[in-house]
Amino acid sequence: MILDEINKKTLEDVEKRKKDMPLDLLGRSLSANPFAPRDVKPYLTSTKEEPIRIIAEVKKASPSKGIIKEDFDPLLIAQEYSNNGANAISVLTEPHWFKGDLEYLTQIRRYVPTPLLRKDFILDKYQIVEALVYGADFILLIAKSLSTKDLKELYEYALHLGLEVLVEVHDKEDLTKAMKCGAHIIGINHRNLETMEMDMTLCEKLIPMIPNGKIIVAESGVSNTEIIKNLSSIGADAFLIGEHFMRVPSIEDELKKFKNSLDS
Ligand SMILES: O=P(O)(O)OC[C@@H](O)[C@@H](O)c1c[nH]c2ccccc12
Repeated sequence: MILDEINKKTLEDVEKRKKDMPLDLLGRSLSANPFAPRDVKPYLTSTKEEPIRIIAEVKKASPSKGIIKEDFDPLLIAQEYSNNGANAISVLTEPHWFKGDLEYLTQIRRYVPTPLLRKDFILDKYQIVEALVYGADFILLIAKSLSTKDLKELYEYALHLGLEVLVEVHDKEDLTKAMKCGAHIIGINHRNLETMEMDMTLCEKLIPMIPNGKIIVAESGVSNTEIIKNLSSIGADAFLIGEHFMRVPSIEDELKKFKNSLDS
């Protein structure tokens, strides 16, 4: 299964990086850390004035599609997102399947004011410290990849460092784990990361089970204003959109259209 494969490779890579740069050394660079994480909750919460919140993703490739964007300039893409109303930016940092890089986070953080998500397969505290050092404001934790105990531990560690967490779920069991760890920002991923299959009806099933007051992010396969309108009407606050923005001729036009989905 692909998720197991990615997780295994991710842990091997983390062990290598720990040898090159032990946690205490990595942590030491924090005292000079110019990147204080920002509270992303207000950016992602739907309001009357700004009901549709968009997390726009910087992603060169994916396991299901291969290379998505050939002429990939992460900073330019992030600037375009930021200039056209993205509420947060998701930066893929996984190098093998998604062709991401941790350095992209720092590059973008230097020049772009929008809050940043480190999008990776986070399984170890070391990666959370990296997220902070390289300039993320929040991280992704995938419920499917972690036991309830590990999810809670990593979640609390991130919060302790000042990073918010987007806890990603794909079924009821994942959601139970997310609730047990007290997650405040819940991502419902339409894509099953074990089979890569899409289920665009997942929000209809899962949102009614989520207590009020949580921030709900609809993830993957969001490609038109009809989907956004529909998911917004059933309670989604924010939309995590990658591939579609990577392929459109004008990010500016598309992002503006999506932000104004409820106007038409
Ligand atoms: O490109 P899409 O279909 O718009 O999807 C974006 C995002 O949801 C997707 O990249 C994603 C969701 N969860 C993940 C976990 C790991 C890697 C990637 C992801």
